[in-house]
Amino acid sequence: MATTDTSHVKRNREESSVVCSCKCERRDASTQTDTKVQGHGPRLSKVNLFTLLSLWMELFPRNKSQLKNATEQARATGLVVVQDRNVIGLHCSSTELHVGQVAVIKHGPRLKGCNLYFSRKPCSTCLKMIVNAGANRVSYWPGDPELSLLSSDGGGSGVADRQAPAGSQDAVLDAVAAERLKSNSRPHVCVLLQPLSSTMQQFAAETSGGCDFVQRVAADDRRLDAGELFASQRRRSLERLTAAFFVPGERQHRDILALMGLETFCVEPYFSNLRQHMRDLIGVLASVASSIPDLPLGYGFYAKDLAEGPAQGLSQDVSRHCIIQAQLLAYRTEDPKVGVGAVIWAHGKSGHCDGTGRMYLVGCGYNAYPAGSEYAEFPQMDTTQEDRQHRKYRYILHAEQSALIFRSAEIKEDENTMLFVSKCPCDECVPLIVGAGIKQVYTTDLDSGKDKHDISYLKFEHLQGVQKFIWQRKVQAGDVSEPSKHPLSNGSVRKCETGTEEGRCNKKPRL
Ligand SMILES: Nc1ccn([C@@H]2O[C@H](COP(=O)(O)OP(=O)(O)OP(=O)(O)O)[C@@H](O)[C@H]2O)c(=O)n1
Repeated sequence: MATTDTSHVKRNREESSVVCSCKCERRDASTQTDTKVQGHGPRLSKVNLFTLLSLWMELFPRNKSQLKNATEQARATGLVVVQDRNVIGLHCSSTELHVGQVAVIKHGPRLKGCNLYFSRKPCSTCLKMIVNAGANRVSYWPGDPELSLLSSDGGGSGVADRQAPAGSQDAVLDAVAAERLKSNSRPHVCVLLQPLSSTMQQFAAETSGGCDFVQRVAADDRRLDAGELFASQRRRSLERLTAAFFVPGERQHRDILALMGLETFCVEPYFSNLRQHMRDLIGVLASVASSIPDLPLGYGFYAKDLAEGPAQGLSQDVSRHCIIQAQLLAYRTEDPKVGVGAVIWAHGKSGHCDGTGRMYLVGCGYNAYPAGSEYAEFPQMDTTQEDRQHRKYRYILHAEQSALIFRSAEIKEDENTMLFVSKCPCDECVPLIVGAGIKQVYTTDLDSGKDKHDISYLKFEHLQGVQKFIWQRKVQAGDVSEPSKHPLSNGSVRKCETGTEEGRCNKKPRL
Protein backbone atom coordinates (compact mmCIF):
# COMPACT_ATOMS: atom_id res chain seq x y z
CA MET A 1 0.00 0.00 0.00
CA ALA A 2 1.38 3.39 -0.91
CA THR A 3 2.12 5.52 2.07
CA THR A 4 3.18 9.06 2.66
CA ASP A 5 5.20 10.30 5.55
CA THR A 6 2.56 12.58 6.92
CA SER A 7 -0.27 10.12 6.63
CA HIS A 8 1.41 7.89 9.16
CA VAL A 9 2.14 10.45 11.79
CA LYS A 10 0.89 9.35 15.12
CA ARG A 11 -0.87 12.09 16.96
CA ASN A 12 -0.72 11.58 20.69
CA ARG A 13 -2.96 14.55 21.21
CA GLU A 14 -4.63 14.70 24.58
CA GLU A 15 -8.34 15.03 24.26
CA SER A 16 -10.85 15.50 26.97
CA SER A 17 -13.95 13.43 27.35
CA VAL A 18 -17.20 14.34 28.96
CA VAL A 19 -17.90 12.34 32.08
CA CYS A 20 -21.48 12.62 33.20
CA SER A 21 -22.75 11.76 36.62
CA CYS A 22 -26.17 12.33 38.07
CA LYS A 23 -25.32 15.68 39.55
CA CYS A 24 -22.77 17.25 37.35
CA GLU A 25 -20.77 17.16 34.20
CA ARG A 26 -17.05 17.41 34.43
CA ARG A 27 -14.15 17.25 32.08
CA ASP A 28 -11.83 14.35 32.45
CA ALA A 29 -8.50 14.16 30.73
CA SER A 30 -7.96 11.18 28.55
CA THR A 31 -4.97 10.35 26.47
CA GLN A 32 -7.05 8.17 24.21
CA THR A 33 -9.18 9.49 21.46
CA ASP A 34 -11.53 8.38 18.76
CA THR A 35 -10.08 10.87 16.40
CA LYS A 36 -7.95 10.03 13.47
CA VAL A 37 -4.70 9.36 15.25
CA GLN A 38 -3.28 7.23 12.49
CA GLY A 39 -2.93 7.81 8.82
CA HIS A 40 -5.34 5.11 7.88
CA GLY A 41 -8.41 5.43 9.97
CA PRO A 42 -10.00 6.48 13.22
CA ARG A 43 -9.18 4.66 16.41
CA LEU A 44 -11.45 3.64 19.27
CA SER A 45 -10.77 5.38 22.56
CA LYS A 46 -10.10 3.12 25.53
CA VAL A 47 -13.36 4.18 27.14
CA ASN A 48 -15.32 3.30 24.03
CA LEU A 49 -13.47 0.04 23.59
CA PHE A 50 -14.18 -1.00 27.19
CA THR A 51 -17.81 0.08 26.87
CA LEU A 52 -18.18 -1.97 23.70
CA LEU A 53 -16.50 -4.97 25.31
CA SER A 54 -18.84 -4.74 28.31
CA LEU A 55 -21.90 -4.63 26.04
CA TRP A 56 -20.55 -7.57 24.10
CA MET A 57 -19.85 -9.52 27.31
CA GLU A 58 -23.50 -9.16 28.22
CA LEU A 59 -24.25 -11.30 25.20
CA PHE A 60 -21.77 -14.04 26.03
CA PRO A 61 -23.46 -17.23 24.77
CA ARG A 62 -25.29 -19.06 27.53
CA ASN A 63 -27.37 -22.13 27.23
CA LYS A 64 -31.13 -21.73 27.14
CA SER A 65 -31.82 -23.49 30.43
CA GLN A 66 -29.43 -21.10 32.19
CA LEU A 67 -31.32 -18.13 30.84
CA LYS A 68 -34.67 -19.56 31.86
CA ASN A 69 -33.48 -19.91 35.45
CA ALA A 70 -31.96 -16.44 35.61
CA THR A 71 -32.56 -14.64 38.90
CA GLU A 72 -35.77 -12.63 39.39
CA GLN A 73 -35.86 -9.47 37.31
CA ALA A 74 -32.10 -9.22 36.90
CA ARG A 75 -30.98 -8.76 33.34
CA ALA A 76 -27.81 -10.33 32.00
CA THR A 77 -25.02 -7.81 32.51
CA GLY A 78 -21.48 -7.59 31.17
CA LEU A 79 -18.46 -6.18 32.95
CA VAL A 80 -14.93 -5.17 32.06
CA VAL A 81 -12.44 -4.74 34.92
CA VAL A 82 -9.50 -2.47 34.14
CA GLN A 83 -6.43 -2.08 36.32
CA ASP A 84 -3.70 0.37 35.37
CA ARG A 85 -5.15 0.62 31.85
CA ASN A 86 -5.06 -3.16 31.37
CA VAL A 87 -8.10 -5.36 31.14
CA ILE A 88 -7.90 -7.91 33.94
CA GLY A 89 -11.41 -9.30 33.74
CA LEU A 90 -14.15 -9.84 31.18
CA HIS A 91 -17.25 -11.13 32.93
CA CYS A 92 -20.95 -11.62 32.60
CA SER A 93 -23.64 -12.49 35.09
CA SER A 94 -24.50 -16.14 35.63
CA THR A 95 -27.72 -17.87 36.60
CA GLU A 96 -26.99 -17.43 40.26
CA LEU A 97 -24.85 -14.35 40.46
CA HIS A 98 -25.00 -10.78 39.28
CA VAL A 99 -21.91 -9.61 37.48
CA GLY A 100 -20.72 -7.38 40.35
CA GLN A 101 -20.86 -10.40 42.62
CA VAL A 102 -18.83 -12.38 40.09
CA ALA A 103 -16.22 -9.60 40.11
CA VAL A 104 -15.99 -9.67 43.90
CA ILE A 105 -15.54 -13.43 43.90
CA LYS A 106 -12.96 -13.37 41.11
CA HIS A 107 -10.92 -10.29 42.08
CA GLY A 108 -11.66 -9.49 45.76
CA PRO A 109 -9.11 -6.96 47.04
CA ARG A 110 -7.62 -6.52 43.57
CA LEU A 111 -10.67 -4.39 42.72
CA LYS A 112 -9.11 -1.57 44.70
CA GLY A 113 -8.22 1.23 42.34
CA CYS A 114 -9.77 -0.52 39.32
CA ASN A 115 -12.12 1.03 36.79
CA LEU A 116 -15.22 -1.04 36.17
CA TYR A 117 -17.29 -0.78 33.01
CA PHE A 118 -20.77 -2.28 33.45
CA SER A 119 -23.05 -2.83 30.49
CA ARG A 120 -25.95 -1.45 32.58
CA LYS A 121 -26.27 0.21 35.95
CA PRO A 122 -25.45 -2.33 38.66
CA CYS A 123 -28.03 -3.05 41.36
CA SER A 124 -27.47 -1.98 44.95
CA THR A 125 -26.33 -5.48 45.99
CA CYS A 126 -23.42 -5.29 43.56
CA LEU A 127 -22.73 -1.60 43.94
CA LYS A 128 -22.32 -1.62 47.73
CA MET A 129 -19.64 -4.32 47.45
CA ILE A 130 -17.84 -2.68 44.56
CA VAL A 131 -17.84 0.64 46.39
CA ASN A 132 -16.54 -1.04 49.52
CA ALA A 133 -13.79 -2.80 47.57
CA GLY A 134 -12.35 0.63 46.75
CA ALA A 135 -12.93 0.71 43.00
CA ASN A 136 -11.74 3.92 41.45
CA ARG A 137 -14.53 4.41 38.95
CA VAL A 138 -17.71 2.59 38.05
CA SER A 139 -19.28 3.45 34.74
CA TYR A 140 -22.37 2.04 33.12
CA TRP A 141 -24.55 2.27 30.08
CA PRO A 142 -27.70 4.24 30.89
CA GLY A 143 -30.31 1.93 29.40
CA ASP A 144 -32.48 -0.38 31.47
CA PRO A 145 -30.49 -1.19 34.65
CA GLU A 146 -29.45 -4.60 35.96
CA LEU A 147 -32.67 -4.85 37.98
CA SER A 148 -34.97 -4.13 35.09
CA LEU A 149 -37.23 -1.12 35.27
CA LEU A 150 -38.96 -1.99 32.04
CA SER A 151 -42.56 -3.05 32.39
CA SER A 152 -43.14 -6.72 31.88
CA ASP A 153 -45.55 -5.99 29.01
CA GLY A 154 -42.61 -4.36 27.27
CA GLY A 155 -44.49 -1.32 26.12
CA GLY A 156 -46.21 1.86 27.19
CA SER A 157 -44.78 4.22 29.69
CA GLY A 158 -43.36 1.30 31.55
CA VAL A 159 -41.69 2.33 34.70
CA ALA A 160 -43.94 4.73 36.50
CA ASP A 161 -45.09 3.58 39.91
CA ARG A 162 -48.68 3.87 38.84
CA GLN A 163 -48.20 1.15 36.24
CA ALA A 164 -45.58 -0.88 37.99
CA PRO A 165 -45.89 -4.54 37.08
CA ALA A 166 -45.58 -7.20 39.77
CA GLY A 167 -42.05 -7.26 41.05
CA SER A 168 -40.95 -3.92 39.69
CA GLN A 169 -41.54 -2.20 43.02
CA ASP A 170 -38.34 -3.90 44.12
CA ALA A 171 -36.59 -2.60 41.05
CA VAL A 172 -37.73 0.93 41.83
CA LEU A 173 -36.54 0.59 45.44
CA ASP A 174 -33.27 -0.77 44.16
CA ALA A 175 -32.83 2.12 41.74
CA VAL A 176 -33.24 4.57 44.61
CA ALA A 177 -30.79 2.62 46.78
CA ALA A 178 -28.23 2.38 43.97
CA GLU A 179 -28.55 6.11 43.41
CA ARG A 180 -27.96 6.78 47.09
CA LEU A 181 -24.90 4.55 47.15
CA LYS A 182 -23.67 6.32 44.08
CA SER A 183 -23.93 9.83 45.44
CA ASN A 184 -22.46 9.00 48.85
CA SER A 185 -19.50 6.99 47.66
CA ARG A 186 -15.89 7.74 47.11
CA PRO A 187 -15.56 6.00 43.73
CA HIS A 188 -16.90 8.01 40.89
CA VAL A 189 -20.05 6.26 39.66
CA CYS A 190 -20.92 7.70 36.31
CA VAL A 191 -22.05 7.43 32.74
CA LEU A 192 -19.00 7.78 30.53
CA LEU A 193 -19.97 9.45 27.35
CA GLN A 194 -17.35 9.61 24.68
CA PRO A 195 -18.77 10.42 21.29
CA LEU A 196 -17.34 8.40 18.44
CA SER A 197 -15.42 10.27 15.81
CA SER A 198 -17.57 11.12 12.82
CA THR A 199 -15.85 8.59 10.57
CA MET A 200 -15.77 5.67 13.00
CA GLN A 201 -19.12 4.20 11.97
CA GLN A 202 -18.20 4.11 8.32
CA PHE A 203 -14.69 2.89 9.04
CA ALA A 204 -15.98 0.02 11.19
CA ALA A 205 -18.49 -0.98 8.51
CA GLU A 206 -15.92 -0.87 5.71
CA THR A 207 -13.18 -2.71 7.53
CA SER A 208 -15.53 -5.30 9.02
CA GLY A 209 -17.10 -5.97 5.63
CA GLY A 210 -13.67 -6.31 4.06
CA CYS A 211 -12.09 -8.49 6.71
CA ASP A 212 -10.69 -11.96 6.10
CA PHE A 213 -13.60 -13.82 7.66
CA VAL A 214 -16.29 -12.30 5.43
CA GLN A 215 -14.07 -12.40 2.39
CA ARG A 216 -13.35 -16.09 2.82
CA VAL A 217 -17.04 -17.02 2.84
CA ALA A 218 -17.72 -14.93 -0.22
CA ALA A 219 -14.63 -16.15 -2.03
CA ASP A 220 -15.46 -19.81 -1.47
CA ASP A 221 -18.81 -19.36 -3.16
CA ARG A 222 -18.69 -17.09 -6.18
CA ARG A 223 -22.48 -16.70 -6.08
CA LEU A 224 -22.15 -14.82 -2.83
CA ASP A 225 -21.41 -11.14 -2.90
CA ALA A 226 -19.26 -10.10 0.07
CA GLY A 227 -20.95 -6.71 0.31
CA GLU A 228 -24.44 -8.16 0.35
CA LEU A 229 -23.44 -10.90 2.74
CA PHE A 230 -22.03 -8.36 5.16
CA ALA A 231 -24.98 -5.99 4.78
CA SER A 232 -27.52 -8.69 5.59
CA GLN A 233 -25.45 -9.84 8.58
CA ARG A 234 -25.21 -6.29 9.80
CA ARG A 235 -28.95 -5.70 9.52
CA ARG A 236 -29.60 -8.75 11.68
CA SER A 237 -26.95 -7.76 14.21
CA LEU A 238 -28.25 -4.24 14.44
CA GLU A 239 -31.77 -5.48 15.12
CA ARG A 240 -30.58 -7.87 17.80
CA LEU A 241 -28.29 -5.38 19.51
CA THR A 242 -30.82 -2.58 19.40
CA ALA A 243 -33.39 -4.83 21.03
CA ALA A 244 -30.87 -5.82 23.70
CA PHE A 245 -29.54 -2.41 24.68
CA PHE A 246 -31.78 0.35 23.46
CA VAL A 247 -34.85 1.40 25.44
CA PRO A 248 -37.36 1.69 22.59
CA GLY A 249 -39.75 4.37 23.82
CA GLU A 250 -38.43 7.85 24.55
CA ARG A 251 -40.89 8.39 27.38
CA GLN A 252 -40.03 5.01 28.82
CA HIS A 253 -36.35 5.87 28.63
CA ARG A 254 -36.86 9.23 30.33
CA ASP A 255 -38.74 7.48 33.16
CA ILE A 256 -35.88 5.05 33.60
CA LEU A 257 -33.27 7.80 33.60
CA ALA A 258 -35.22 9.78 36.18
CA LEU A 259 -35.52 6.75 38.44
CA MET A 260 -31.82 6.08 38.10
CA GLY A 261 -31.07 9.63 39.20
CA LEU A 262 -30.02 10.80 35.76
CA GLU A 263 -32.48 13.68 35.45
CA THR A 264 -29.87 15.79 33.69
CA PHE A 265 -30.05 13.39 30.77
CA CYS A 266 -33.82 13.81 30.49
CA VAL A 267 -33.60 17.34 29.14
CA GLU A 268 -32.66 18.38 25.65
CA PRO A 269 -30.17 18.34 24.03
CA TYR A 270 -28.63 15.82 26.46
CA PHE A 271 -31.39 13.27 26.00
CA SER A 272 -31.08 13.22 22.21
CA ASN A 273 -27.29 13.20 22.43
CA LEU A 274 -27.34 10.30 24.82
CA ARG A 275 -29.56 8.27 22.51
CA GLN A 276 -27.47 9.19 19.50
CA HIS A 277 -24.26 8.08 21.22
CA MET A 278 -25.96 4.83 22.12
CA ARG A 279 -27.06 4.32 18.53
CA ASP A 280 -23.54 5.04 17.27
CA LEU A 281 -21.87 2.57 19.59
CA ILE A 282 -24.46 -0.08 18.82
CA GLY A 283 -23.84 0.60 15.11
CA VAL A 284 -20.10 -0.03 15.52
CA LEU A 285 -20.75 -3.17 17.54
CA ALA A 286 -23.17 -4.41 14.87
CA SER A 287 -20.52 -3.94 12.18
CA VAL A 288 -17.76 -5.64 14.13
CA ALA A 289 -20.06 -8.49 15.19
CA SER A 290 -20.95 -9.02 11.52
CA SER A 291 -17.31 -9.42 10.58
CA ILE A 292 -17.66 -13.10 11.51
CA PRO A 293 -20.71 -14.20 9.53
CA ASP A 294 -23.24 -16.12 11.56
CA LEU A 295 -24.92 -18.05 8.78
CA PRO A 296 -26.04 -21.64 8.30
CA LEU A 297 -23.45 -22.07 5.56
CA GLY A 298 -21.35 -24.51 7.51
CA TYR A 299 -18.66 -21.97 8.39
CA GLY A 300 -16.99 -21.91 11.73
CA PHE A 301 -13.70 -22.49 13.53
CA TYR A 302 -12.70 -26.00 12.63
CA ALA A 303 -9.51 -27.93 13.29
CA LYS A 304 -6.86 -27.17 10.74
CA ASP A 305 -4.80 -30.27 11.24
CA LEU A 306 -6.38 -33.41 12.56
CA ALA A 307 -2.93 -34.97 12.87
CA GLU A 308 -2.56 -32.82 15.99
CA GLY A 309 -4.91 -35.23 17.76
CA PRO A 310 -8.63 -35.20 18.44
CA ALA A 311 -9.72 -31.62 18.10
CA GLN A 312 -12.12 -30.74 20.86
CA GLY A 313 -12.76 -27.10 20.23
CA LEU A 314 -15.13 -24.64 21.84
CA SER A 315 -18.68 -24.31 20.65
CA GLN A 316 -18.97 -22.18 17.53
CA ASP A 317 -20.98 -19.58 19.47
CA VAL A 318 -18.27 -19.10 22.04
CA SER A 319 -15.42 -19.15 19.51
CA ARG A 320 -17.19 -16.53 17.45
CA HIS A 321 -17.87 -14.44 20.53
CA CYS A 322 -14.20 -14.42 21.51
CA ILE A 323 -12.84 -13.68 18.06
CA ILE A 324 -15.20 -10.70 17.88
CA GLN A 325 -13.57 -9.44 21.08
CA ALA A 326 -10.26 -9.68 19.22
CA GLN A 327 -11.78 -7.78 16.30
CA LEU A 328 -12.93 -5.01 18.66
CA LEU A 329 -9.44 -4.75 20.18
CA ALA A 330 -8.02 -4.32 16.68
CA TYR A 331 -9.68 -0.90 16.50
CA ARG A 332 -7.13 0.33 19.07
CA THR A 333 -4.23 -0.48 16.79
CA GLU A 334 -1.32 1.91 16.43
CA ASP A 335 -0.26 0.32 13.17
CA PRO A 336 -1.02 2.77 10.38
CA LYS A 337 -2.20 0.01 8.10
CA VAL A 338 -3.45 -3.11 9.78
CA GLY A 339 -5.23 -3.57 13.08
CA VAL A 340 -4.87 -6.88 14.90
CA GLY A 341 -6.47 -7.90 18.17
CA ALA A 342 -5.81 -10.91 20.40
CA VAL A 343 -7.51 -12.29 23.45
CA ILE A 344 -6.40 -15.23 25.56
CA TRP A 345 -8.93 -17.25 27.52
CA ALA A 346 -8.33 -20.32 29.66
CA HIS A 347 -10.64 -23.07 30.75
CA GLY A 348 -10.23 -23.35 34.52
CA LYS A 349 -10.41 -26.53 36.53
CA SER A 350 -12.61 -24.94 39.15
CA GLY A 351 -14.34 -21.70 39.97
CA HIS A 352 -17.53 -21.94 37.99
CA CYS A 353 -19.42 -18.79 38.99
CA ASP A 354 -19.08 -16.56 35.96
CA GLY A 355 -21.59 -16.53 33.12
CA THR A 356 -18.64 -17.65 31.01
CA GLY A 357 -18.65 -20.97 32.84
CA ARG A 358 -15.11 -22.09 33.67
CA MET A 359 -13.57 -19.79 31.09
CA TYR A 360 -11.52 -16.92 32.45
CA LEU A 361 -9.56 -14.16 30.79
CA VAL A 362 -5.78 -14.47 30.70
CA GLY A 363 -4.99 -11.35 28.71
CA CYS A 364 -5.80 -9.26 25.67
CA GLY A 365 -4.04 -6.80 23.41
CA TYR A 366 -3.61 -5.22 20.02
CA ASN A 367 -0.66 -4.31 17.84
CA ALA A 368 1.00 -1.12 19.00
CA TYR A 369 4.30 0.63 19.55
CA PRO A 370 6.00 0.15 22.92
CA ALA A 371 3.86 1.58 25.71
CA GLY A 372 4.60 5.21 26.43
CA SER A 373 6.40 5.84 23.16
CA GLU A 374 6.32 9.36 21.88
CA TYR A 375 4.99 10.99 18.79
CA ALA A 376 6.65 9.52 15.67
CA GLU A 377 9.40 8.04 17.81
CA PHE A 378 9.49 4.86 15.75
CA PRO A 379 9.30 4.15 12.03
CA GLN A 380 5.83 3.51 10.67
CA MET A 381 6.49 2.47 7.10
CA ASP A 382 5.86 -0.94 5.55
CA THR A 383 7.58 -2.95 2.84
CA THR A 384 6.98 -0.23 0.26
CA GLN A 385 9.78 1.68 1.97
CA GLU A 386 13.04 0.55 0.38
CA ASP A 387 15.25 1.44 3.29
CA ARG A 388 14.52 -1.32 5.79
CA GLN A 389 15.63 0.87 8.65
CA HIS A 390 12.52 2.93 8.13
CA ARG A 391 10.15 0.02 8.34
CA LYS A 392 7.89 -0.49 11.35
CA TYR A 393 8.39 -4.23 11.86
CA ARG A 394 11.24 -4.13 14.39
CA TYR A 395 9.34 -1.75 16.62
CA ILE A 396 5.70 -2.62 16.64
CA LEU A 397 4.46 -5.18 19.13
CA HIS A 398 2.08 -7.79 17.83
CA ALA A 399 -1.38 -8.33 19.30
CA GLU A 400 -0.41 -11.72 20.74
CA GLN A 401 2.73 -10.24 22.30
CA SER A 402 0.76 -7.46 24.00
CA ALA A 403 -1.79 -9.98 25.26
CA LEU A 404 1.00 -12.09 26.79
CA ILE A 405 2.94 -9.17 28.24
CA PHE A 406 -0.05 -7.55 29.92
CA ARG A 407 -1.73 -10.77 30.98
CA SER A 408 -3.49 -10.84 34.31
CA ALA A 409 -3.29 -14.58 34.94
CA GLU A 410 -0.62 -17.21 34.58
CA ILE A 411 -0.90 -19.89 31.93
CA LYS A 412 -1.30 -23.25 33.62
CA GLU A 413 0.12 -26.42 32.19
CA ASP A 414 -2.92 -28.51 33.13
CA GLU A 415 -5.55 -26.13 31.71
CA ASN A 416 -6.65 -25.46 28.18
CA THR A 417 -5.47 -21.95 27.26
CA MET A 418 -6.85 -20.56 24.02
CA LEU A 419 -5.66 -17.70 21.86
CA PHE A 420 -8.13 -15.85 19.62
CA VAL A 421 -6.35 -13.64 17.15
CA SER A 422 -7.81 -11.73 14.24
CA LYS A 423 -4.82 -12.35 11.95
CA CYS A 424 -2.68 -15.42 11.36
CA PRO A 425 0.19 -15.61 13.93
CA CYS A 426 3.52 -14.71 12.35
CA ASP A 427 6.91 -16.41 12.73
CA GLU A 428 7.89 -14.13 15.60
CA CYS A 429 4.79 -15.13 17.57
CA VAL A 430 4.53 -18.86 16.85
CA PRO A 431 7.43 -19.81 19.19
CA LEU A 432 5.97 -17.52 21.85
CA ILE A 433 2.59 -19.23 21.57
CA VAL A 434 4.18 -22.66 21.95
CA GLY A 435 6.53 -21.55 24.72
CA ALA A 436 3.76 -19.90 26.69
CA GLY A 437 1.81 -23.14 26.80
CA ILE A 438 -1.15 -22.04 24.71
CA LYS A 439 -2.99 -25.15 23.59
CA GLN A 440 -5.42 -23.87 20.99
CA VAL A 441 -5.36 -21.02 18.47
CA TYR A 442 -8.51 -19.67 16.81
CA THR A 443 -7.75 -17.54 13.79
CA THR A 444 -7.81 -17.14 10.03
CA ASP A 445 -4.97 -18.64 8.01
CA LEU A 446 -5.22 -16.36 5.03
CA ASP A 447 -1.64 -15.16 5.45
CA SER A 448 -0.26 -18.58 6.18
CA GLY A 449 2.69 -19.44 3.97
CA LYS A 450 3.58 -15.85 3.13
CA ASP A 451 7.22 -14.88 3.27
CA LYS A 452 7.56 -11.12 3.62
CA HIS A 453 11.05 -11.07 5.18
CA ASP A 454 10.33 -8.43 7.79
CA ILE A 455 7.25 -10.30 8.94
CA SER A 456 6.51 -13.79 7.69
CA TYR A 457 3.91 -16.45 8.27
CA LEU A 458 5.80 -19.62 7.39
CA LYS A 459 5.83 -21.32 10.78
CA PHE A 460 2.10 -21.33 11.42
CA GLU A 461 1.43 -24.14 8.98
CA HIS A 462 3.90 -26.37 10.84
CA LEU A 463 2.98 -25.27 14.34
CA GLN A 464 3.04 -28.46 16.35
CA GLY A 465 1.53 -29.36 19.68
CA VAL A 466 -1.02 -26.55 19.39
CA GLN A 467 -4.41 -27.15 17.86
CA LYS A 468 -5.33 -24.68 15.15
CA PHE A 469 -8.96 -23.80 14.64
CA ILE A 470 -9.33 -21.95 11.40
CA TRP A 471 -12.31 -20.03 10.10
CA GLN A 472 -13.43 -22.26 7.27
CA ARG A 473 -16.28 -24.28 5.88
CA LYS A 474 -16.60 -27.63 7.52
CA VAL A 475 -15.57 -30.35 5.13
CA GLN A 476 -18.29 -32.99 5.23
CA ALA A 477 -17.66 -36.62 4.41
CA GLY A 478 -17.84 -36.95 0.64
CA ASP A 479 -17.46 -33.21 0.13
CA VAL A 480 -15.26 -32.68 -2.88
CA SER A 481 -14.51 -29.03 -2.33
CA GLU A 482 -11.64 -28.20 -0.05
CA PRO A 483 -12.08 -24.72 1.33
CA SER A 484 -8.54 -24.54 2.65
CA LYS A 485 -7.17 -24.94 -0.86
CA HIS A 486 -8.98 -21.87 -2.06
CA PRO A 487 -6.71 -19.21 -3.61
CA LEU A 488 -7.49 -17.05 -0.59
CA SER A 489 -5.62 -19.43 1.60
CA ASN A 490 -2.26 -18.39 0.29
CA GLY A 491 -2.90 -14.88 1.29
CA SER A 492 -4.23 -13.06 -1.71
CA VAL A 493 -7.65 -11.68 -1.12
CA ARG A 494 -9.87 -10.02 -3.60
CA LYS A 495 -11.36 -6.82 -2.46
CA CYS A 496 -13.33 -5.20 -5.17
CA GLU A 497 -13.45 -1.45 -5.01
CA THR A 498 -15.09 -0.83 -8.35
CA GLY A 499 -17.25 -3.87 -8.80
CA THR A 500 -15.47 -4.92 -11.98
CA GLU A 501 -13.16 -7.86 -12.42
CA GLU A 502 -10.39 -5.43 -13.31
CA GLY A 503 -11.15 -3.54 -10.17
CA ARG A 504 -10.42 -6.56 -8.00
CA CYS A 505 -7.32 -5.87 -6.04
CA ASN A 506 -5.01 -8.40 -4.65
CA LYS A 507 -4.73 -6.80 -1.27
CA LYS A 508 -5.96 -8.01 2.02
CA PRO A 509 -8.64 -5.79 3.52
CA ARG A 510 -7.19 -3.55 6.16
CA LEU A 511 -8.33 -2.11 9.39
N1 LIG B 1 -0.87 -12.27 14.24
C1 LIG B 1 -0.46 -11.04 13.97
C2 LIG B 1 -0.04 -10.68 12.69
C3 LIG B 1 0.38 -9.38 12.47
N2 LIG B 1 0.35 -8.47 13.45
C4 LIG B 1 0.69 -7.08 13.18
O1 LIG B 1 0.32 -6.79 11.85
C5 LIG B 1 1.18 -5.86 11.27
C6 LIG B 1 1.83 -6.37 9.99
O2 LIG B 1 0.88 -6.93 9.18
P1 LIG B 1 1.17 -7.48 7.70
O3 LIG B 1 -0.11 -7.46 6.98
O4 LIG B 1 1.82 -8.80 7.74
O5 LIG B 1 2.22 -6.47 7.10
P2 LIG B 1 1.96 -5.12 6.36
O6 LIG B 1 3.27 -4.65 5.87
O7 LIG B 1 1.22 -4.21 7.25
O8 LIG B 1 1.00 -5.49 5.14
P3 LIG B 1 1.31 -6.08 3.66
O9 LIG B 1 2.77 -6.30 3.51
O10 LIG B 1 0.51 -7.36 3.60
O11 LIG B 1 0.80 -5.05 2.72
C7 LIG B 1 2.21 -5.54 12.32
O12 LIG B 1 1.79 -4.36 12.96
C8 LIG B 1 2.13 -6.69 13.28
O13 LIG B 1 2.46 -6.24 14.55
C9 LIG B 1 -0.08 -8.84 14.72
O14 LIG B 1 -0.14 -8.01 15.59
N3 LIG B 1 -0.46 -10.13 14.96
